[in-house]
Amino acid sequence: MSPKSLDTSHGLTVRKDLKTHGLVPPNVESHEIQSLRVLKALESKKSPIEKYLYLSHLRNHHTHLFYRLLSQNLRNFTPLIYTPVVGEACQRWSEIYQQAEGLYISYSDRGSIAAVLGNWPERDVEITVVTDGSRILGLGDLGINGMGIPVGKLALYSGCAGIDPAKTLPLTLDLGTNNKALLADPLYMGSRMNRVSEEEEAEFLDELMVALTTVWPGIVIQFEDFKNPFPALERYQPKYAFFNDDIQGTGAVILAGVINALRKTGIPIKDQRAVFMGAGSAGVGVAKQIVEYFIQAGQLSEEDAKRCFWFVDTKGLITSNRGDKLAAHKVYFARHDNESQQFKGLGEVLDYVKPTMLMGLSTIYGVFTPAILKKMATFNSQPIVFPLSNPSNKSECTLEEAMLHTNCQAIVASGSPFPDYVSNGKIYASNQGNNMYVFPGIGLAAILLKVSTITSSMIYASATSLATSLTPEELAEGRLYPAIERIRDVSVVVARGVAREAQRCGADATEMWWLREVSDEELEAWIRSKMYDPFVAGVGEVVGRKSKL
Ligand SMILES: NC(=O)c1ccc[n+]([C@@H]2O[C@H](COP(=O)([O-])OP(=O)(O)OC[C@H]3O[C@@H](n4cnc5c(N)ncnc54)[C@H](O)[C@@H]3O)[C@@H](O)[C@H]2O)c1
Ligand SMILES: O=C(O)C[C@H](O)C(=O)O
Ligand SMILES: [Mg+2]
Repeated sequence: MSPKSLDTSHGLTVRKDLKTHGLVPPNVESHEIQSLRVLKALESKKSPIEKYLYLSHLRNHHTHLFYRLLSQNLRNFTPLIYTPVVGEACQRWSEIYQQAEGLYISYSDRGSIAAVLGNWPERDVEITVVTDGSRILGLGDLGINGMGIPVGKLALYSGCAGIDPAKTLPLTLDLGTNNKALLADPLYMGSRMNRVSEEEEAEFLDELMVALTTVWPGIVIQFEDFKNPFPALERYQPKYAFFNDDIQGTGAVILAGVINALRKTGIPIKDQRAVFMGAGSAGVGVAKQIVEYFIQAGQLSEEDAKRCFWFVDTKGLITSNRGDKLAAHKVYFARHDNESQQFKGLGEVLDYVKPTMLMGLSTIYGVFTPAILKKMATFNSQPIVFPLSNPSNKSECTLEEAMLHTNCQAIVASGSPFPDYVSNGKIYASNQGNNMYVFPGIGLAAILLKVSTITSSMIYASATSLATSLTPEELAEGRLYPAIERIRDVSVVVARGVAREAQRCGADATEMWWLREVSDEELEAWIRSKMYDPFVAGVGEVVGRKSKL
């Protein structure tokens, strides 16, 4: 018997139908009573990982109840089901494993990937999040332990944008791992081999993409936490409803925060100077979105927009003649103008550039030292400082440190959540620039409009839509992002913006041409009507609709 049919909210009719009468304790329970029990149980768990496991169990066994509670407790639940706790869950995935979740496909499955996909019990899949576990948050190669990421991101899709949980597929590719500790760990549940080569992985991914779209035509595919995600984005973006969240989602969500931060400082776009610590998928993705904004909103040429950026990686300032062979994705932003000065440290780069904004996507905890933060405060009355590495213990600095060392002048957004900072009775709101503000809306629009591709202009539209989604009160409080409690509404705004751009550029399905004619309000209402609502799904069960679970 499926545990899902043992829900205590089922009325007598449903219990008789499902032959669970007598198997479930007699009382038919309201959502409130069920919630009370869950919240009490959650409180009794001592460690974050115990809370994570309890919530995972709840999601798998009482799906609607989990999503009802998530929607009512977003601020408290998201750190438990996503960053930072998901980071620890991934590091310990093989040790804490309790139940099957998601689908694993191994390198040895090549040639028959479609057959493995066929084992997935749900027939109708609309969206998948895929990882190869090679760069999980800022935690490095975690092999198949990375499954926590697709599971967590898809829970956010359902919780934040009403994607039916039954139509989501968390997918982890078991292509080996170069993590020696995992290879030596008897509990590690992935293939005990080194990672396959880039060429072998590329061939495997080609088969995967064909298999996914053959088994579920039109499926939306999000790649997540790949060590080098650029080649796959280039290869699959034009052909499939595909996007990479670390490059594109991050780019969009941080651009939205930057738009609102620039509104606060009032410094014109042409005078912006941005230093990026970390030149990986996220750093380059963010800078490219901001370049687009500088071109469109600041009327800069691409060359002038690009010149507003300086990147620092492990070898120092990225310049075109540094002497090492730059990875392809770094070439675009390599500086040409200061080739004689090969700065090594972040401090030297700051002294030279005197930036208006400092972005951290380096995975290095504490690299925004008090001295670095103080420098930012001497260059600017309102320095923009975004420590974005995840989880919290990889963040370049905390909100508290940023405020403490800039005399509370910094405008801050972080990747993982930090508590609000209070000084002299004044509250400085914590801004979490997390991708969950955009990817659920992008996915929702892509599913509903059955898009053929997800264009870069659709990603850009998600950023500008998010930037405009703040209420006047939120703007007055100095926030860069909307309150997380409103995330379902925000996802609708983002989805509408993405949908409008899909319609403009012709990526939407032609048979829904009438949607192009409706007003924005009507489009939003239509989007809303298509969203999974755990309260409606739950009520259906209580009043006697046979549970499809
Ligand atoms: N919205 C968000 O909050 C968000 C979204 C995506 C990624 N991230 C975070 O951003 C971080 C980076 O992700 P990524 O995909 O770009 O990873 P990546 O591995 O592609 O890039 C990391 C970059 O940091 C650089 N780096 C590493 N050590 C350094 C050092 N000591 N000094 C200077 N540079 C150093 C590397 O050279 C590389 O360029 C991760 O922690 C990830 O969790 C946050
Ligand atoms: O913002 C997120 O969702 C996390 C991000 O994708 C990351 O890799 O850190
Ligand atoms: Mg990621």
